[in-house]
Amino acid sequence: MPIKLPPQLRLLSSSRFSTGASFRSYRASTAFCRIFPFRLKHLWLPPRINGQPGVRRLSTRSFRPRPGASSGFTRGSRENARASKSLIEDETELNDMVGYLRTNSFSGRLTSEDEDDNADRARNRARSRDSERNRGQGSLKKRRESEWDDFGESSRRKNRSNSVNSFSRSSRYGNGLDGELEDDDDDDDDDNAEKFYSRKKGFATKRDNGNANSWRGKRNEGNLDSRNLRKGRMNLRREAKHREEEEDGVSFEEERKRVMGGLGELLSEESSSDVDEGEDDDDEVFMKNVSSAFGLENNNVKGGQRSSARKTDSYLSETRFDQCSISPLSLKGIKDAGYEKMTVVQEATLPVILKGKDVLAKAKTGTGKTVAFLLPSIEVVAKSPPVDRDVKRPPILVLVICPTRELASQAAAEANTLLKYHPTIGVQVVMGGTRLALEQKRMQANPCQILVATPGRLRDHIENTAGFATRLMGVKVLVLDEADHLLDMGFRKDIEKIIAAVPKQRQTLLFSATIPEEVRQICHLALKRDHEFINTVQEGSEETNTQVIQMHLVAPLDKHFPLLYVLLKEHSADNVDYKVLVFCTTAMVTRMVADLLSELKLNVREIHSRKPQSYRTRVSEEFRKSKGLILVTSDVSARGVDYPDVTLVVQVGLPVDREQYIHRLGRTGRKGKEGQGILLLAPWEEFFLSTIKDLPITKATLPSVDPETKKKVERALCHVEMKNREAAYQAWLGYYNSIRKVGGDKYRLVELANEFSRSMGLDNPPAIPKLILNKMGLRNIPGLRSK
Ligand SMILES: Nc1ncnc2c1ncn2[C@@H]1O[C@H](COP(=O)(O)OP(=O)(O)OP(=O)(O)O)[C@@H](O)[C@H]1O
Repeated sequence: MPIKLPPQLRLLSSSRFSTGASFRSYRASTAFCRIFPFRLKHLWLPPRINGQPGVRRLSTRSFRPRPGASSGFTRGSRENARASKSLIEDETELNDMVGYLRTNSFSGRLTSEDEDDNADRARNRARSRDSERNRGQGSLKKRRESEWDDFGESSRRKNRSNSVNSFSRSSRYGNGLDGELEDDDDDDDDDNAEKFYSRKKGFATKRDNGNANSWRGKRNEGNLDSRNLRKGRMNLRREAKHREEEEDGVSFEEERKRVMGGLGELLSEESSSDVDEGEDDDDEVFMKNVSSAFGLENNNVKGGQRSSARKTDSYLSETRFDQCSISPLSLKGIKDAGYEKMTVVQEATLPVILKGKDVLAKAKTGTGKTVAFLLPSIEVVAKSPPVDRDVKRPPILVLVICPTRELASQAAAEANTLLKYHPTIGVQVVMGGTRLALEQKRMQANPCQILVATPGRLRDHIENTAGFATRLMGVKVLVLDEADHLLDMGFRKDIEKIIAAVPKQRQTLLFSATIPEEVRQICHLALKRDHEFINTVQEGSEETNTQVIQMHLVAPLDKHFPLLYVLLKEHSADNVDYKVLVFCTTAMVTRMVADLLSELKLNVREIHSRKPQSYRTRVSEEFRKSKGLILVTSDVSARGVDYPDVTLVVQVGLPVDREQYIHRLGRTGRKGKEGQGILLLAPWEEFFLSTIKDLPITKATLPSVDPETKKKVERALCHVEMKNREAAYQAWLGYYNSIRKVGGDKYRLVELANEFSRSMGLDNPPAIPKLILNKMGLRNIPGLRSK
């Protein structure tokens, strides 16, 4: 019988918490042709890796080359441009900030005096915000009304980043600017806008049909070892890249460091905007019930879901959990969760972690990293001597840090599942979007040994919660989930602070699906020298799941909305159980696209950081359990979120960076299931492809959009609220302004922005406040209208 969760529990309910009855039988797409009929007309897809389980069915008739269609796919050379990154965030404020950043943080370093000053101001603001929250005043409204305050808050990030500019990736996740960063605590992954730039001018793409053809030929050589082929391709690419770097006399990474050093954190803003008033009671109930409810829900669903979805088992190892030295109580919990064999990453990491070693682990998306770090952590708690009930400040033994609220909730839910038979071990979550005072009360009333937290909120507690620092001195295991993101500039200061607050003598576990070289170089910040790096992604194989088909479509901006509509219509028509994520560049663009698709009568929901936490939780839970739904989202859903059975991920416009592309794509194809990914770019965005050229992404020819459909979309655009289109325009401008390769030429940027405006049906681009234009460094650029 389905178990009905109270609303406050739904945040934590993941796929497995849904009841079997709530799932219609999932018939995984049997072939690509069922998913995209248009590809029959326009596409040719090569059979994917020969012999890969679960992908053979893709080489059906729909993948046979159509005469004359071959030019639609090029996998060969892509442009020379190099990309790099930076970040952005909060949408409304962000737009402006970018300009400010440009003029201030790029060109000059703030002095340490500036830094301290700003940091102090920010701290004071944070404190007064908290006290406002405690008094129950509406901080959301306040924040919206006080742009300058927000800007100051963001500058805290900027200053922080300036102080640690030696880390090249820092600037990637500029949480804060794009209005997306509203996960109030700086913690959010939200709309991190990365900047791509290249020292080389121009985005010319040398399409090399010869290469494409030879690649196809290789793919079709069924007898050849596909892994060797992949390796060969990768080596060639690597060599080519090195050659490019040598020619320039400066490496891509160095260039990125030079340009981006400093920008990073500033974009990560601590906002208090979406603390939901009136959620307190819900939260209380939530914490009381969390342990039992999760276990039960999970139990009910797992089996049904596992048996009904078509998937490959390649992510599973042959090792069973009971072959490892795990406590009987944990084994019972694992069994109830429906887990029998370990996933590959669990098999690889568990024995090492159980020995007490520090581990940096990399494994593909959707392959069970959460259990991989939670299970051995629980074992540490289970082996620790019990603490007297009357100890005033019982130690926190395991501290798990996650970059977003959704992820923190999800990890806590998974922990509760595993802890079903450990009645004496408790888990709690602290994260932005709920009241600090409420969490303080809860932690006092119900001390736990395992704490899951978002970084900003944890830091708040370290600084403002009496006795909390003492409790942290008990930490034996520190986990950084999405470690590369957490060690990035946007979170760096918080993480440093947190690391300083836990004992040196501890075990540290860093997990992610992407671990760029820069993170390898700075992981000593958290890890012991003798840590083990466990990489379950084989050398020479791509970082994405092989059973996910990846394509990119390149079309002028004015075609994007009609194309998106056609893609979604066709996909939903062909898949009864379709479940689609559409990623957009910023929160405001997300809102506008969601409005448009709703006008077009598609079954759509939206989620982004401009929405209050209660709404985000509700929509997230609905999407988790639904079939036949499209979720238009900003990067709040990019990392870690475990929505089951997503059939298609569409990314519209530039992803923040290569890693973000991989994580977004990773929302489909989880647990070995099949999936599709489409990246929709404008011709001038094609330079991004060079950053993912080692991934098996192919170019697709455009599906045709008939005149009637085009008109329909245009009419629907007219019905999208003017203010939402205006906000999207401004956000779009802010986002791309921050991408050096685009924003480096302001005149061109404005031309492109106005093209985007026209694509929304606004021939006359919306006017932007002078102040914001100034901040963006766009004053007096022809084509812009100011007010
Ligand atoms: N041993 C197992 N057997 C079967 N399913 C498992 C096992 N371990 C974990 N899972 C399930 O696999 C799914 C994906 O796990 P998880 O979210 O931890 O992936 P991940 O590797 O962290 O992905 P991402 O990189 O996107 O964060 C979850 O639904 C989880 O419950």
